[in-house]
Amino acid sequence: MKNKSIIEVMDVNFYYGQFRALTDITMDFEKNRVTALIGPSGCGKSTLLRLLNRMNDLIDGSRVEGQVIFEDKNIYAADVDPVEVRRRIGMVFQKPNPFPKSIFDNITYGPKLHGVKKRSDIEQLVEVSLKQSVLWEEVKDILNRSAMTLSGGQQQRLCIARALAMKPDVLLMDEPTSALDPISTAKIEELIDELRENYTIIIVTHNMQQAARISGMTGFFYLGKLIEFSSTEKIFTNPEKKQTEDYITGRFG
Ligand SMILES: Nc1ncnc2c1ncn2[C@@H]1O[C@H](COP(=O)(O)OP(=O)(O)OP(=O)(O)O)[C@@H](O)[C@H]1O
Repeated sequence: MKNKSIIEVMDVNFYYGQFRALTDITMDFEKNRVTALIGPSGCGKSTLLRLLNRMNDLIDGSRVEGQVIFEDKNIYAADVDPVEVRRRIGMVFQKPNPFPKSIFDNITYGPKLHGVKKRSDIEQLVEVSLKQSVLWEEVKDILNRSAMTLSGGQQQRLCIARALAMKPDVLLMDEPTSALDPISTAKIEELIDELRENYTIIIVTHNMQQAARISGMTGFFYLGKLIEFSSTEKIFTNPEKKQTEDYITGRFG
C-alpha cells in the first residue's frame, strides 16, 4: 500500500551555471519509506538529494526551477528559512565527517545552537540518539573521548546519531556505506531498516544489492532524467524501461 507523500518534487530543473544537471524531475517520496536513488556516475543522484534540503544553495552559480513541496510548502519559497529546512530534513554524507570534538559534543552541538539548554535534556538526547543509531553500548563509557578515535563505521553511526539529535522527519543519505567495510555496512543497513519505522529515508547508492535489500521504492536516473520510478521489487525484477534493465543487469554504468 502507498504511504502518504512527505516530499513532492514538481517539474524540477537544476543548473550548475549553464549546465543543466537535472531535467523535468517530478516524483513523490513516501513517508516512512526508504527510497533508493540509483544510476550511473554523474546522472544527478547527489544533486537531487542535495536539492531536497537546500544544500545546493551553498554552491555558487547554481539555480533551481520548479518546486519541492515538503509538508504542503515549497522549500524554495522566499519566506522559508533554509536552516530550518535542513533541521527537518537531515543529511548523512559518504565519508563520515564527525566534528573534531568529543562524542558527546558531536551530538549536542546542533541542538545547543537550536536552544536546547537544560543539562538533563541534553544528556537524555545524547543517550536516545546514540541508542537509535545502535552505538550507545560501544561508546557509553567513553563519551568524552574524541570522535576522531572511533572506527569509520562507528563514526558513520555517530554522524547518523548527530543527524537524529536534531529530530528530523527525513534523513538524506549520500552513499553512506561506500567508505565502510562489509560488517559496518551491514550494521548501517540494519539501522536504516529500524529507522524506517519513524523516519523517511532517501538514499543514494551505487550498490545495487544494497538498494534491493533496504529500499521500498527505487528511482533510476540517467543523464539528469528520472527514467523509471517504482517499487524496488518491480525495478529489480520487471522494469518497464530497457535502460533500467541494462543498468541493473550490469550492462552499463
Ligand atoms: N558543484 C558542481 N559544479 C558543476 N557541476 C557539477 C557540480 N556538482 C556536480 N556537477 C555535475 O552535475 C552532474 C551530476 O552530478 P551528481 O554529483 O549529482 O551525480 P551523481 O549521479 O551523484 O554521480 P556520482 O554517482 O558519481 O556521485 C555531473 O555531470 C557533475 O559533473
